[in-house]
Amino acid sequence: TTTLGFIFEHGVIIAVDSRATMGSYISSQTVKKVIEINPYLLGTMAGGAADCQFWERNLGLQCRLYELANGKRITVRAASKLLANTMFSYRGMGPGLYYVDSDGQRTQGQRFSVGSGSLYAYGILDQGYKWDLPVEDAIELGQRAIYHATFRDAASGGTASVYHVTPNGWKKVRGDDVLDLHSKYYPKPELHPTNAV
Ligand SMILES: C#CCCCC(=O)N[C@@H](Cc1ccccc1)C(=O)N[C@@H](CC(C)C)B(O)O
Repeated sequence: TTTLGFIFEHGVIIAVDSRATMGSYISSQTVKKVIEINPYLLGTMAGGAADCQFWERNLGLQCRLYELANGKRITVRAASKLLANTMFSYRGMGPGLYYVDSDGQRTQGQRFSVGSGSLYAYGILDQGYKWDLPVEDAIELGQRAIYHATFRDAASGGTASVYHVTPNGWKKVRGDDVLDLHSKYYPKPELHPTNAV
């Protein structure tokens, strides 16, 4: 898996691939690794498929209960704390932009990438990131980072999906098969001078 998120002047970009593997077997190319918790909250998934899906759906339930109990939407910070508390309670067993790990460690940050392909995604993300990127360029950066990770990491692939989150909520802005992106992003083999005609 390769997932990423970064915060910039015009909001937050979230991008993921859609491949599930069992060893070298590709068990799915159509996994939704972004969970749409509510119109303003997204979570991404990497690691055990069942655990990710179960605990992020559980988080969605907790967020809905918060809204019913308090009559207002939960903040990203508070939602991340709910997930961190859940993870922490199992510690030692698995815009705000927060990274929550399976020990209940919670980190607020500007850019994260998680999953087996994250090292490749960081290469593109760190090289291309600027706080004041125009929205189109930021979307392109998210898509390109996922594409390159799916090219190098056998456990990432399928569809590269990109979401843009603003104070008015999230919007899915890209969903392309990474094979189509290959012809867009993979450097064209330069004609070697000796065989250029
Ligand atoms: C479909 C199906 C079966 C999925 C099995 C399954 O959880 N695969 C895992 C890899 C893994 C993890 C721990 C134990 C074994 C196998 C997987 O593909 N994780 C991807 C994200 C999830 C949300 C799809 B990614 O992190 O690579």
